[in-house]
Amino acid sequence: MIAAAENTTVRFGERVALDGVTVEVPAGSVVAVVGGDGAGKTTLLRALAREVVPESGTVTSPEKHQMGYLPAGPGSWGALTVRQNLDFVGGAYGLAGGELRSRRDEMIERCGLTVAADRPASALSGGMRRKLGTAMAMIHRPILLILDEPSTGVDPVSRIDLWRMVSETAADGTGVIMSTTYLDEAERATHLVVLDSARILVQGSYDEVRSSFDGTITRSPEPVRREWSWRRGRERHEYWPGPTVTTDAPRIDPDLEDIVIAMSLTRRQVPS
Ligand SMILES: Nc1ncnc2c1ncn2[C@@H]1O[C@H](COP(=O)(O)OP(=O)(O)OP(=O)(O)O)[C@@H](O)[C@H]1O
Repeated sequence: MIAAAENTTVRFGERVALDGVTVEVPAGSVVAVVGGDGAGKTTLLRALAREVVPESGTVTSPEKHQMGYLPAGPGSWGALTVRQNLDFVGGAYGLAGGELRSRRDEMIERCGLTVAADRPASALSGGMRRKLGTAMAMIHRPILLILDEPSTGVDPVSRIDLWRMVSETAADGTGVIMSTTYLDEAERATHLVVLDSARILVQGSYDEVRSSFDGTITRSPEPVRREWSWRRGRERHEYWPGPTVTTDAPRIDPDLEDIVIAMSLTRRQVPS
């Protein structure tokens, strides 16, 4: 195991940001953390990066120089160019000379920033800046890579490049944990962690998450019980937790987005 949080609770004053969360990051895997605003995703990643001290529980992660961390903020220095940002971080991790230059150029190419290599980071689009931050976090080949929303604002085509970078890094043996707001992207991860209001709603492979889900989801323009429904495209999907389904609307095979919303609704209607 490269990193783990065991029964970890983090509190900011009165607010519990993580409540008894247990997550493991094995070598060679990509763990995707999903959940709504304020669910605790950033706090979990910061705990693994040892940027916050838990109130209780155990966090195990490698030494700082063996970790790469893209934080929730910009993740790069606005006044430095793409090349200078990578040189600076690579240098701080002990890369130098030809090794630093070739690794820096490789990262620029892999994240599709060749045309922007001499632009200051402050002049990049939001998506380009996330890609630069991701490249900076992995330049020194860390054994644990922690990425806080690397793909937010990245266009759909570049997201594929970014995902390739991340999965190739995992294939080389790095343990990767990343948060994402794109559930279609999270479906590709080795392991999914769904957070809701500081707690784990469900975790496992996408297949495990799907098979642990019971109940029925239907689709129609007008749901029977609006409070159990959500918009998907032009229709609404509606969740039926029990055996009774009082509609003739067609049933659907739920994807991760449906499962996460249905489980969050259940938790809000039936507080544990
Ligand atoms: N430094 C802090 N001080 C006080 N409260 C905090 C701090 N950091 C996080 N919180 C609170 O802890 C909870 C979890 O926040 P966190 O940033 O981990 O959620 P998140 O899932 O990453 O959300 P988002 O996607 O909106 O960034 C929130 O209620 C947040 O307001």
